[in-house]
Amino acid sequence: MNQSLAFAGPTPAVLTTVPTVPLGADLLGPGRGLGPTPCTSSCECPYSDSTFLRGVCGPSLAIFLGIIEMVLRDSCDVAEPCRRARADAFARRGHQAFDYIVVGAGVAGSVVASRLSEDKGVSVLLLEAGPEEPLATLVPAFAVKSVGTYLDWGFATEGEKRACWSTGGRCPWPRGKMVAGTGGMQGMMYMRGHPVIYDTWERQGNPGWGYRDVLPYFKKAEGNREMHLVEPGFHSDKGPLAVQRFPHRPQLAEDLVRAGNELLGYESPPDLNGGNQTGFTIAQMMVYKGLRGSTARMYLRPSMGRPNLVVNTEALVSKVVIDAERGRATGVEFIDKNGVKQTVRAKREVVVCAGAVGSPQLLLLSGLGPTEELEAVGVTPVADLPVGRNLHNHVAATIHYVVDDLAGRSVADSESDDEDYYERDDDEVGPMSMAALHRFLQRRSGPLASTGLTQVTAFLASKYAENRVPDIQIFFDGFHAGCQSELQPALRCAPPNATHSRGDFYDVQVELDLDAAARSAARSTLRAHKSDVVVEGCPMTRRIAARPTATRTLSKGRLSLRSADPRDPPLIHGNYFAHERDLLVLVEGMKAAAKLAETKSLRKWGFKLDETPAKGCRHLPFASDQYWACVAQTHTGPEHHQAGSCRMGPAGDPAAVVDPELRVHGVPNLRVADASIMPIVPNSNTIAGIVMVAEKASDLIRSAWKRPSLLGVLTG
Ligand SMILES: Cc1cc2nc3c(=O)[nH]c(=O)nc-3n(C[C@H](O)[C@H](O)[C@H](O)COP(=O)(O)OP(=O)(O)OC[C@H]3O[C@@H](n4cnc5c(N)ncnc54)[C@H](O)[C@@H]3O)c2cc1C
Repeated sequence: MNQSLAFAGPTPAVLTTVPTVPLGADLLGPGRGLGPTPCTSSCECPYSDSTFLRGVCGPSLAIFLGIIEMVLRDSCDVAEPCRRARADAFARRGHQAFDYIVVGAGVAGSVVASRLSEDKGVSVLLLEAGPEEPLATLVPAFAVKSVGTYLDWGFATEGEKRACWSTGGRCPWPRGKMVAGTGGMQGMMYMRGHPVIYDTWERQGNPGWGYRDVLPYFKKAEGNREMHLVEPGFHSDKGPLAVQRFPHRPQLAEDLVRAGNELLGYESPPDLNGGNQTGFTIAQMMVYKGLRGSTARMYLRPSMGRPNLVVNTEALVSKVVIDAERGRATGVEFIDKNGVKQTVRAKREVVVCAGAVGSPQLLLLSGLGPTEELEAVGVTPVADLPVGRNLHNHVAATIHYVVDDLAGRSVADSESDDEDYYERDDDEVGPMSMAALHRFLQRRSGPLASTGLTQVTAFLASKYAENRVPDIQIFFDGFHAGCQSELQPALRCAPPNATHSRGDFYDVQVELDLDAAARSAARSTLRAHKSDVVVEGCPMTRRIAARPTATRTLSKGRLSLRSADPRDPPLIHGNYFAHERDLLVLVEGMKAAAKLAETKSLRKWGFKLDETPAKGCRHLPFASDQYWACVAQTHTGPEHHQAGSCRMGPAGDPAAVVDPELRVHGVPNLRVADASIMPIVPNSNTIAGIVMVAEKASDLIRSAWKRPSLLGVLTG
């Protein structure tokens, strides 16, 4: 026990235990457990994590973040090493043909591979370009910390004329390259979007995709742990995808929801995944036992013991092999982790789940796409299809506020009325502190078990919204585990003579048994991150943000090949604000978010718009429509809800790539199942909808192979 950071028993006010931990690559020895769950025999499996966290905040936090990675790696219940995929799984298996090959172990692919392998009589190969889901991605507070690391494909749009001016017309599009996919680097919010979206899919020639048809698939996936909070009839507690609120939130989160209710005249927030999608709420998240509940963790890993499922990582699929004469896919080619090209045969189907960027890129590399475009880069065309053409996304902009940190907290604490909630913020504990780590390890709670204000969201209908269907979603940022402090002494406060840290955290909490030099280095690096430092005599202000987002965008982008090399990123044109209405809606969203500063509920926080003019827009009157439009176009939030690039539609629809059973038109045993098939992106976060697509796709595939009349067609 004294060799580990296993904190059993009551939490001391501060960590005074002095665990003996040598600093180095192996901070903890193998098999040492954490928290209440003892190590199981799963720790016997060799496992090496893909680390990234220690590098994301620079040297000042490297030791703290490195400790977290090391501690997690040796926590068996977090790591689950015996249920993890390997890069050599395919070679070890030694056979070259599978009934199904699924490309991409992201949000959708993890679901599809898991569901298809439920049938013991079929074999399934899942190929993923990235490594296994790294452990630090499971900690909610580090939800998006892998963005910009080697776990991110690092795509960017180019040639934006009306957006991302501050970055030269290039908008970053982070996408996850790991098991879990972008699902391993996202904010975990569970939102489905308005029923009207799915009814529109159906009206556009896709029978079986109306809301009444897809609701059973949302429910099949959902394992809601808080059924008492949601509207009857819309939810289920039986599915694999755990859905619940984080076990921790900052007090300001509740006040933001109150402020929203005040603006809208609501008594309490509705279930935004139920009948009324308008309002502010603390969202339910995809989280399980305090850790990210990615589809890789909730679907794939529980299936890893199946002998008929092989998951091969670090395998970049370079082509779907199509027998043009027989008009069917016969397998795929992939480049393994050693750079060796391999071919594997699909006896039944290839299912492409490589995401809104990866799926169209792979289809294009396989000769499926606009003929002229393919010929221009030297790819032999197989079928002329509008691949990459309906690419679209939400678009956002950020507005900042300042709040009086301590004043708001003390009032909010005495007024909190949500009995339901497990644990409210404790103003002594910042997320980047040993106290927070301690609480997380011991109880899977505290600020590391949440994303701060990011768990608050709102849906609003602007004056442009058709039938009052919300066209704006607002996200919030603040109280999160940032690399830099959000706190600063209030303006006009006299320069301080003295500082101390609240609870003297950094002095007493780095009590690891390091040698003197290492301890001193650890202390000074932790102290350098001053998120909890109070400046004597100065009120502290905190900068937080809202990100209003236009969600029913009309602008369409385009994706094409840069070259025939599968390692080259594709050419992406987001084409933001090509349709003027998207900008008008976004400006309405920014104005609505600005109104929060006028509410009674936030007055106690001294909640004010930060009136520092945005760079590039200083020439415009602050808070005018022109000013907000300038902010949106200069500092565009390109959002992460890409969809539509392999659009679903009936035969004869010139915009369609796949049919309503998700088969590529003209290639019946090749399907696409992910965000790219969506004719219109949901007006919300996308994962719930993508999981629904993956669940339905799995059912479509399984039932197709049960229909004897189709077997002949599909097997050729
Ligand atoms: C910062 C951020 C925050 C977000 N927050 C939320 C949120 O809170 N809630 C929400 O619902 N959504 C959120 N999203 C959006 C959501 O994560 C994506 O919409 C979703 O993950 C897309 O799922 P997918 O299955 O279509 O693709 P992905 O999850 O991206 O999966 C595609 C997989 O295919 C692999 N792949 C691609 N090409 C190949 C190839 N050629 N060979 C082998 N493998 C390949 C990729 O490596 C990846 O693993 C967020 C996204 C980001 C970036």
